[in-house]
Amino acid sequence: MRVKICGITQVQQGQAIAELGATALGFICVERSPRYINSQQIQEIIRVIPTNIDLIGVFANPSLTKIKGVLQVAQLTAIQLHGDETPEFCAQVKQLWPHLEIIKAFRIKTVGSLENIPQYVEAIDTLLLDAYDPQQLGGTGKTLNWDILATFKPDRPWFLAGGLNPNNILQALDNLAPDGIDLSSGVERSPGDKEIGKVAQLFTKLNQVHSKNKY
Ligand SMILES: O=C(O)c1ccccc1NCC(=O)[C@H](O)[C@H](O)COP(=O)(O)O
Repeated sequence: MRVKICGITQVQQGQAIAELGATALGFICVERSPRYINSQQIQEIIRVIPTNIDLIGVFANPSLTKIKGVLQVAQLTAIQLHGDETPEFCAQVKQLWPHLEIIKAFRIKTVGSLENIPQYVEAIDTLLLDAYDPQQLGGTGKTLNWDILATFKPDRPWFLAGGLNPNNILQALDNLAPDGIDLSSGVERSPGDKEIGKVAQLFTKLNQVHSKNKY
């Protein structure tokens, strides 16, 4: 299972989190987020990360020029679109950067929030399901209603996000079988400052599932 730790802002924390077992690191390219870092800062972190780790730039309603500017400096392997991007916009991004993984995030409020997803699957590689918040786009620490996802079987691999932490991760994986999990505020001291002890606790929990052959 893929494990993405999002909102990395510091070189040493990125390195430590990759060593603990994260398969993907996320970098917030959304300027109004407290976890925002610029493309030079992202590249400083990427420089010391092993090449088998996925490096995901998180954008919300970006222009193509904005994405291009970041990609010119930071060697990302994936683009996460976390705003209200249309399927057509996602397809444009995929066409321009076919070698990158395109992840489309959906903020799930009700079962109706899942209805739009089929329109996107042709244009993207991976889905990410996050909690809805009226004020913030992501990194909210809110858990989405997992019952809504009980019968969710999309045509693309998917990440479960939203309020996951070392205390609730096993319950989440008992209820659902995502292809990956994504955590941010559940493993940090304050926005953008990851708590390595909490990340270690997360992997201890995940290894318990692994030893029962469930992950
Ligand atoms: O994390 C942010 O600050 C953020 C800001 C704007 C758009 C997206 C953002 N985060 C996206 C993520 O992928 C987070 O990991 C995801 O929302 C889960 O966060 P959390 O509930 O804190 O685990």
